[in-house]
Formats: sequence, structure tokens, C-alpha cells
Amino acid sequence: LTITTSPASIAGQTYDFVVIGSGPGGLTVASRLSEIPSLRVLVIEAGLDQRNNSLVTDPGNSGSAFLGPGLSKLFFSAPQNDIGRQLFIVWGQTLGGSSSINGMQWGRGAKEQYDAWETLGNTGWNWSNLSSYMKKSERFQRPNAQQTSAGFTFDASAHGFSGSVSAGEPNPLLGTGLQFEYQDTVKNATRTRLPTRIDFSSGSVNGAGLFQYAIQPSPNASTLDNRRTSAADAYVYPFLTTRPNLTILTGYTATRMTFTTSGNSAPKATGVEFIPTAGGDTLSVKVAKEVIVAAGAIGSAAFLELSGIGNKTVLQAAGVQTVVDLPSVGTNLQDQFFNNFEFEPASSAPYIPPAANMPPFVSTSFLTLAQIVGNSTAGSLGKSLTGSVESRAKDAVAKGRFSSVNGLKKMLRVQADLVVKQNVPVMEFLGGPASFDQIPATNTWSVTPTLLQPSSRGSTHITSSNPLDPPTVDFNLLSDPFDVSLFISSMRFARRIASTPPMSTRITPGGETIPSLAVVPSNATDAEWMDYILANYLTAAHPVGTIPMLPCDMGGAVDEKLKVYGVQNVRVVDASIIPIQISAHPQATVYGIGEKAADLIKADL
Ligand SMILES: Cc1cc2nc3c(=O)[nH]c(=O)nc-3n(C[C@H](O)[C@H](O)[C@H](O)COP(=O)(O)OP(=O)(O)OC[C@H]3O[C@@H](n4cnc5c(N)ncnc54)[C@H](O)[C@@H]3O)c2cc1C
Repeated sequence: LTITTSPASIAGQTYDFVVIGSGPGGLTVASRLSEIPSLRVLVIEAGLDQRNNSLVTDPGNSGSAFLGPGLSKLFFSAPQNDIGRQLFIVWGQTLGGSSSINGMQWGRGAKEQYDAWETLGNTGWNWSNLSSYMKKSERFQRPNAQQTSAGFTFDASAHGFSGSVSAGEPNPLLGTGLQFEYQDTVKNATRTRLPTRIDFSSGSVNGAGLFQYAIQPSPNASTLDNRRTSAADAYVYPFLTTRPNLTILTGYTATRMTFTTSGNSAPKATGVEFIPTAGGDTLSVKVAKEVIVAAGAIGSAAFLELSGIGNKTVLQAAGVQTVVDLPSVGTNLQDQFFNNFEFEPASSAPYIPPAANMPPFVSTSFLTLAQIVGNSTAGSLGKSLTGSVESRAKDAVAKGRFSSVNGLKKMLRVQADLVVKQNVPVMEFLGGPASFDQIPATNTWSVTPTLLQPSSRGSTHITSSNPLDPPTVDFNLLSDPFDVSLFISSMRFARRIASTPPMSTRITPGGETIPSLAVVPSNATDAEWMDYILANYLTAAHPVGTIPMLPCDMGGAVDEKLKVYGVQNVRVVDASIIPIQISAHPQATVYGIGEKAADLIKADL
């Protein structure tokens, strides 16, 4: 295996597979394809190999994404929500992609949500099948004696133990007593029989439990040598002295594919062009079999558009010649978003300072609509969610946020069923005796409501043919009335959590520091809450859906083999293909998509 910043021996060569981007999608599929010695595989990654950078390796730095130039790509969205606010857009621009800088949270969505992908027309994409691939990617670390005595439980049937991505809990596991208190608090606040200590990889995610992490636990608790597991740790570094057929070029940005067309057959990708990420001359390689686009949900849509695959009006405006008019590319964008509450600890509350090489001490909980708003409001909200599918679909398509009214109607109906009939969790309430974002580290208790499965749809498109110009990203979150009602109710519910025992006994009465009762009083109206939310919410940096896997006549951009419609030999293997958002942090799912894609490609060889 070669990892190099020098294109000298690469430019002009022919590779069977050229993979664009080295996140969980790209590296999983590249590594699995390179198991076949006769295949020559090239990965082109815009960022650099940062394997010795403690901002990557140290789990204590897992909130550092925003601090590290050279580690992440950072720019601003289009002005949002009619108030002109621009949101951060961030992804890991380094070997391993966002898995090298993310929060490391490890878990899967609700079973029913993956089954819904199949209901949408993607044969073979269901919980049973995809969870087997998610397990294949996983090397779950069984708890040691200290972790067991700290209360770490897990569902063995939910995990894989011999895969590539090491996952589990840090060693030692600290602060669990207070975290279990947080879980009990959420249970008390919902007034339901909410399960606690649940395993968020099990497909049954309604409940509260400890965060699990993509982590390599310290071999010896006294050294506190916990390390992040990135996609590079899992799928590249173990093969440094083997796999001569796998080459990774870092520091270069792929700018477009070139195609040939013969007769009536669909265009065929024959080459990939790339430039130094810092700017410079264009180089190219030839492609013998396929291009695999894995540049993340924003980067992959931009790369397809730069290559002439996308909505021809968008392409024309950007000065790019159309190869395939595929209008859904860059639409259907669904991120998750959150707002943070912080509380001053009571003087009697124990404080566990963040330790080096330790992720933050937080627990999480995933709640259904009824658990947050109560049965009767859930009934009326659910009714209007289901009843407004057609008008919402028409409105979003008219505004360019999807390409097919019928396709979006089906997606929104499926999403409404998941919320109303199947009771999948709609919100995450992360919290406990630490802030999720521990920089700067302070003694604080937090509750962070996060909307998991937006009904709102956004879009992302290139605006010029210059590959170094960032695309426009219009998240368009909180445009759907259901998302607005749900999020406002969830902000009120976060306060309810904080005023419920046992957490209420751990914080100073009236000690809410963010947003604070002075800024949002306890009797705030919906409009007052909304003003605060719009000025303060942040995206979770979990974008999906921009190159949706759906039947073509429903507005899909890739088929169930992840092949881009209208061209012969281009697949997309990353978070872009997820048609509807899941109730989870996405990386474990993207690793599963990479594993499944590798098998689909091998079967086609
Ligand atoms: C700050 C942050 C925190 C997160 N926290 C969590 C978490 O705790 N748990 C979780 O499950 N998920 C988390 N995520 C999300 C998760 O990391 C992503 O969903 C996942 O990494 C997506 O994988 P991917 O392969 O689709 O894309 P990415 O991981 O984004 O990888 C895409 C790669 O492509 C490269 N690239 C882009 N364009 C080009 C180009 N033109 N040429 C060459 N290379 C290119 C990028 O540099 C990048 O390396 C977080 C993400 C961020 C940004």
C-alpha cells in the first residue's frame, strides 16, 4: 500500500477503480476491493494523512473539528430561515474524512428506518441485510472488569467482533453513576416506561443509554491511552506493508470525470482529473473499470455536477457542459440540528474534570413524538404531518429541493408512518455532567435536543466550474411546520428534563446559563422560542441524501447497486445515498454502506 503526496508515479496511469474521497464510505470500499490482488485501486483524497496529529488521535479532542485548519474543510451556508444567518459547514478534510475529526459516537438507526429504504424501492436495503454489513465492519470491544463494574452493559447480538472498526467505551470508564442519573431523569421526564442502559446499535433505539464510541480503548487504564478509530485506522493502516495494489494520493482534489460515448450507449467514465488542493495544474488518471464517488454528502454532489451530471439548468448556470441531466443531484439534503442548554452544577454536585484521551462524559436518549409532547398533541401533530404530505411535497419540489413530486410524496409518507405509526424516535436528548462540546472544558451540566429525522429538505449545488469554489449549501432546516412544532416542544422538554429529579438535584435552581431564563423566560411563546432557535441552532454535520438511492422515476440519482443513472460505470458510496435520515449519528451506517457496496461491486466483476 502506498500513501503519497506525490502524483509523479500516478498521473497518466490506469487504475481499475478510482475512489474519490477517503471517509468511511471511500476507504471501506477501496480497502475491500484491494483484497483482490489483480485490481489496481487508487484513492484521491483532498486532505493529508494526519495519523500522528493528536487533534485526530486523542478522543479528548473530538470537538476540535472547528479548530484545525488542514484537518477540516470549513465554510458557510447560504443565508438561512429568512434571517440571513449563515451556518457552519464542516467536514474532515484529511485521510479518514470526517471519521478522523468527528465526535466518534457509534450507533445505528431504528430497524424500521432501514426497512423503509426497501419500501422506497431499494430491493435488498433493509435492516436485516444492512445490519449484517454494519456488523461486518465492526470490532466491538467487550468490557473489561473496570468497565463492567462501572455498569457498562451491551447487547452482544447487536455487534460484530471481528471487523475493522474498533468500537466500545474508553478505558477506564468514568462518571457512569452520574450518567445513569441522567438516563433515569429522562425516563422520569417522559412519564413512560422508557428503557435505560440500552444499546444504540441494536436497531431498537427508543430509550436512554451510554454513548458508545469508535475508539480503541487504552490497553492499560493507567496510561489513559485511548485512541480514536478513524476509517484510516480501520481500513488502511493495518495494510501498510501489504496490498501493493492500493495507492492513496493525499493533498489532491478530484475536479471532474471525463467520459466517452459510443453510439447509443450511455456515457462511460474513462478518466479522473485532479489538482493540488492548494491550487495548481490539472493532472489525470485513466479508469479501466469504475469511478467510485465518496466525497461526502456535499462533496460528492459537487463532484458529480462538476463532471456534468446533475440538473442541466444548474450546470448551465455554472458553465459546466451537461453529460447527463439528472435533476435530483444536490437535492433532498437532510441534516440533523441541535440547540444546547447548559446548567450550573449545584455546589454539592461531584465534578469529573475532562481527562486527556477521554471523550466527553455524556449519555444520550432517543425519544418518540408522544414521549415529548404527550399522546394527545402527538395525535394532532401526527394527523397534520400525514395530511399535509402532498402540499409539502409540491412546495419543496417547486422550490428546487427535490425533483419529483411523486417521489417526495412517497418519502414524506414513509417518514410520517415511521413517526406516527411505528413510533421511531424523532429527537435525541444528549446530556449529563459535561457539555457535549468540551472546548473550553468547564464544570457544567448540559441537555442538547437534536432533531433526528427532518421533514424539511435542502439543497447543495455548484455555482461555478472552478472546483475550488465551495458549493452553495442551503440546509433549509426548520422550513417544515412539523419540524418547527417538534423542535419548539423539544426545547421546552429540555427544560423539563433539567427540572426533573435526579438531575434537578444536581444543578443550581434557576441556574440555566444557556439560553438562560433572562433570554428565554419560562412562559416564552412559540414565537419567542423560535426567535431564539433560529439565532442559535447549529447543524450536527450529519448531512445525507443529496444523491438519493431511489428508483429513477421517483427522482433517484443512484440505483440499488449504487450506480449513477444515465452513465455506465460510476457509483456513489457514502452518506449521499441515504434517501431519508436515520435516528442515529451516521458513521456506523456509512461503514455498512461501504461494506455492502464492496460486495455489490465484487459480484459484478
Ligand atoms: C464535526 C463532525 C462531528 C461528527 N460526529 C459524528 C459522530 O459523533 N458520530 C457519527 O456517527 N457521525 C459523526 N459525524 C458524521 C460522520 O463523520 C459522517 O457521516 C461520515 O464520516 C460520512 O462519511 P462519508 O464517507 O460520507 O464522508 P466523509 O467522512 O465526509 O469523507 C469525505 C472525504 O472526501 C474528501 N473529499 C471531498 N471532496 C473531494 C474531492 N473533490 N477530491 C478528493 N477528496 C475529496 C474529503 O476531504 C473527505 O476526506 C460527524 C461529522 C462531523 C463533520
